[in-house]
Amino acid sequence: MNKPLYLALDFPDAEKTFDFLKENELTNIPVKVGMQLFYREGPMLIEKLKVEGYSIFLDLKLHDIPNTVKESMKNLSGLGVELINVHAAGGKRMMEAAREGLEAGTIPGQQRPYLIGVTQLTSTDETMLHEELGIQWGLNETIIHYAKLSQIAGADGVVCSVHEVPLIKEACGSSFMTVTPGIRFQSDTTDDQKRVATPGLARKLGSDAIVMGRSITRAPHPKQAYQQAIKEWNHE
Ligand SMILES: O=c1ccn([C@@H]2O[C@H](COP(=O)(O)O)[C@@H](O)[C@H]2O)c(=O)[nH]1
Repeated sequence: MNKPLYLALDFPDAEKTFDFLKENELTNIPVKVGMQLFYREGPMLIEKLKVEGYSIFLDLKLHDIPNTVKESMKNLSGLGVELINVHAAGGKRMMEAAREGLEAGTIPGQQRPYLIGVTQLTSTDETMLHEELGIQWGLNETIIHYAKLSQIAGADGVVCSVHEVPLIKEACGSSFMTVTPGIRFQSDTTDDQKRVATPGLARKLGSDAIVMGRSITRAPHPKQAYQQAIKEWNHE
């Protein structure tokens, strides 16, 4: 089976989102709903996407005290999304609570959403890590630490950049999922992303899923860009 490419639906509202998907005939594909769209449209949008056959990565990156995360995950779990995430920086107990909430909220007979810990955002580089976040470890060391912590806490995988995938697989095992945003075509601008890679490199380095937004949604021909990404990711 092909590994998923989650198309990041970073649009202002549901109308613009569905217009884009329909105009470009992007049906029954994996999509990622993030804060921008979810905060505007809420759970109804998830229901609507599911009815239309999309599988969903709900990218809300929860980060709060354990009890709040647990109770929030109970509510989100019932939405029936495929993946959901938290910031690993929230700590072991918070991630354990996230998993407990997901298990408690899963509707009997439905698959529990996979829990994914965000190691370090792909917009973070080594300088920012040291100078702004005050973390003195190297970037790779920090990311491996957060990946191991996520695994110990019961997460099913992590968000990281493509470049850290081999290290995480070595540290956490090949079945621990790596979900990688920061994906760009060779000729693209990187925008606010710092740790970027092409879909082809993601495949070579063993990512389990990639996330792609602006390189497709802002392309002159989004459908062609999507097909090109799928080709590089799965078949090149
Ligand atoms: O570390 C992270 C975690 C999440 N994201 C999200 O992925 C997409 C990427 O969009 P592009 O337009 O392809 O840059 C976006 O929704 C982010 O919120 C990430 O980029 N990095």
